[in-house]
Amino acid sequence: MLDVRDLRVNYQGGGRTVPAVRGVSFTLDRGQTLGVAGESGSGKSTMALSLLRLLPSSAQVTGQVLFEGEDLLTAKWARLRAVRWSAASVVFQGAMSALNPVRTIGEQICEPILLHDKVGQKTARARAAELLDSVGLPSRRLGSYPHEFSGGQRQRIMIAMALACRPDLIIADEPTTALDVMVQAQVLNLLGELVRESGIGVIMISHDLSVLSHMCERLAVMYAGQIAEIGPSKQLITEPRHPYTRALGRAFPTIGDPASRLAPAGLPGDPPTPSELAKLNESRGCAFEPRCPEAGDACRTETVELWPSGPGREAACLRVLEGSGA
Ligand SMILES: Nc1ncnc2c1ncn2[C@@H]1O[C@H](COP(=O)(O)OP(=O)(O)OP(=O)(O)O)[C@@H](O)[C@H]1O
Repeated sequence: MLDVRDLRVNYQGGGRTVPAVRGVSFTLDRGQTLGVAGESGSGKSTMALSLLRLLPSSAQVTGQVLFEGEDLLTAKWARLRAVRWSAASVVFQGAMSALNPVRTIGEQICEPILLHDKVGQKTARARAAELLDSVGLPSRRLGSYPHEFSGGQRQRIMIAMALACRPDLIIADEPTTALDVMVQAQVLNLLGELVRESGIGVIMISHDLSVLSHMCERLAVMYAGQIAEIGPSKQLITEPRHPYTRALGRAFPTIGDPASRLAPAGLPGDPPTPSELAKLNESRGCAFEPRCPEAGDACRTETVELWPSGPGREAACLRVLEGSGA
């Protein structure tokens, strides 16, 4: 369904260029769930939002995003608008800012249905009531405004909106970050159920590896705008091949402290700053080398790519390549 090839995103501004995504490729089949993990600033949101060209105009996107064979990066705006909502939709982080505060949620859920499914008000309203019910909220609340709901309820409404036009793909960017732990679990279980029932493909971004491994069959770990490792979630958690995935797996989040959510245990230093990212684009060697406990001389000079590291999995690490005997 989705074939992303050599995706690159540069933010331009203030006389400098920040390469936030530096050559990402992956595929996603219908009904598959892919989790994207990585520390803050690794390029997860930029990568995900670029798929539907939802980034600000300061972002320059290159590569190919083939959705059912059609490149969304070069598609006409009218075509892209048709794809958004009806074929692929997004659940953003922070539902309060994504929902319009002065319109009822009924109006907001109906909008994409009216626009894309070309049905009348009555049918759209009935579908909106059904959707609200499917996310565990009573349909009589269609006339309420966003501020009349709790954070968890608003996130459920966002999920209902994303499902409104029965898309083939949902991109969920930290769908539960702002919520407390209990509500997070409820919303994630709900999303998991809906996805299993409908066979929708999902790309889910999170700081939280345990959430991703629970929700997603496959996992991509990003570092400095690239995929460091990708493969079946369970295997990446139990037998990580890339030293960065290993460090992430040892990270223990402090509940309620978002900053601690992905502080990789035992790693010196910090992920690259925006200006360091720009330098990385011009240098050879592995981006993770300065922090890597296993790095050798070759890691500073050799070009690193994703190499097969087992059935259905790949890692961008020279050590893994050496270990495979290739
Ligand atoms: N609108 C923007 N303009 C300029 N630079 C940006 C913009 N948005 C993000 N960046 C930069 O791009 C890089 C990747 O950011 P991005 O938000 O995609 O990472 P992330 O992994 O999703 O982080 P987080 O988990 O904090 O959301 C960072 O260096 C960030 O500072």
